[in-house]
Amino acid sequence: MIAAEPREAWVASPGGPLRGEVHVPGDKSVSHRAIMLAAIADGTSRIEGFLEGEDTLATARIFEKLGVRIEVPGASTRIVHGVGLDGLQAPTHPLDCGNAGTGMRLLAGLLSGQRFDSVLIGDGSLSRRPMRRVLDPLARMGASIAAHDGFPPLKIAGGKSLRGISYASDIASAQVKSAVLLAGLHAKGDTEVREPHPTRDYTERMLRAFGWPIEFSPGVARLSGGHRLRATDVSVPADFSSAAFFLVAACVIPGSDIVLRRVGMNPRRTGLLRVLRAMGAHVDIEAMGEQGGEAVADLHVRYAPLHGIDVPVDAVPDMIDEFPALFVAAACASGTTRVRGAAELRVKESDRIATMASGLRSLGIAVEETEDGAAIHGGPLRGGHVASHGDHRVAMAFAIAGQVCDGEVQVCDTANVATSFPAFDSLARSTGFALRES
Ligand SMILES: O=C(O)C1=C[C@@H](OP(=O)(O)O)[C@@H](O)[C@H](O)C1
Ligand SMILES: C=C(OP(=O)(O)O)C(=O)O
Repeated sequence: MIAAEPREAWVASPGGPLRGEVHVPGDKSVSHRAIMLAAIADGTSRIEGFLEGEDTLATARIFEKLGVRIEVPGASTRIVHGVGLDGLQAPTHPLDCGNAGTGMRLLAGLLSGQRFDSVLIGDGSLSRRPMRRVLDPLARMGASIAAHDGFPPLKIAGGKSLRGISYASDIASAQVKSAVLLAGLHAKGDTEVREPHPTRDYTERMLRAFGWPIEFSPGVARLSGGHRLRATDVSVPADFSSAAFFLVAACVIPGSDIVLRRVGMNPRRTGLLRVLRAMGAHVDIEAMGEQGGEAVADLHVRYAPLHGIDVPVDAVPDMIDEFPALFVAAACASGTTRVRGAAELRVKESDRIATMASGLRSLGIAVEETEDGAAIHGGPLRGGHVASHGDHRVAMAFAIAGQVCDGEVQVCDTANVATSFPAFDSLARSTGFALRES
């Protein structure tokens, strides 16, 4: 395993233009799910392109604690010796999900139908994230999970017989949908999830790849209990959400011209591309293809002046992790960019509306916050200090802002970048960012 380098603070200074080819690491959502399904499948699965980030390493460690043997033949590769649907062993200690909302919420579903008790814990940030959204539907299925006022730790009582439900979620959340579907594997009868807006469908697609019968279309998924998962090999595409930082950086740093190679293009992930193009970005989608059942493409990005827009509300779930980067694009655009319908940003690793608004204000940008979004008035950026509040995506977004400021930007509290993108800073430097540790 690759240990995360401690990176506590950065100094970003005027840099670029960005040039060359960029290969970003594997998709975080797909990596979590690949470990989980391979662990409870019959047989041995090989995962290529696994994200060596702290979030997904935490998930892999949890399955080791549940008795699953996972070999690491090389970086980004895992060989998972599945134990079958009922083969997990009772853990002797609490299971630490680290910083990962995805890990904790999906595991809540997966573990609620086991015969043993388990406890899910997380770091300070994860301990402040709301879990009622998964606890409520899981309780309706017969699960017994205790939490403090809806927050972690989650104490899951084993030995419950779950029953399938038809659940209409009022939040567009792939984590909620996936928790219910994963509980549905151990439930009697049919489990159905309906969403107010379609979200990423990796759980559904991967269940099918592992041989579990499932019906799904955008916004609805249905399966029944009583089947088994068959081991299969998984090739994880590059993470669009990691590519997004280079995408935005090349759009806003004059003279930039880069190619992002073989990026995952699942349409439930690429809302930012749609929005940046509407803002005037110059992005060509080249060599569209497929990797491990997912669409992938090369993104050729050239600098172009951007203008503000009203971000369509229906694009929000398709770019939910890209708002920190979008806020920086909006700061660099002429005019005003308005974001609405994005209240979910307030319950991520940080309150991303508040952290981005206050960071941009300290760089001289006018931002008005609303409950579910913001109006960002583009303008010249000046150097200054920003706090990422331990949020990986906020830290990377301000590394971009620093490239186009008139002075240095100090970004504090950057260690959490290792949760999703461990080598971000060295890759960024190799394409032309001016970014150093402080
Ligand atoms: O299912 C997933 O892998 C994820 C779903 C999204 O969260 P929500 O389900 O809370 O929208 C996203 O923000 C997160 O980074 C990954
Ligand atoms: C919100 C995120 O992840 P998670 O919910 O898994 O912590 C993210 O990576 O931006």
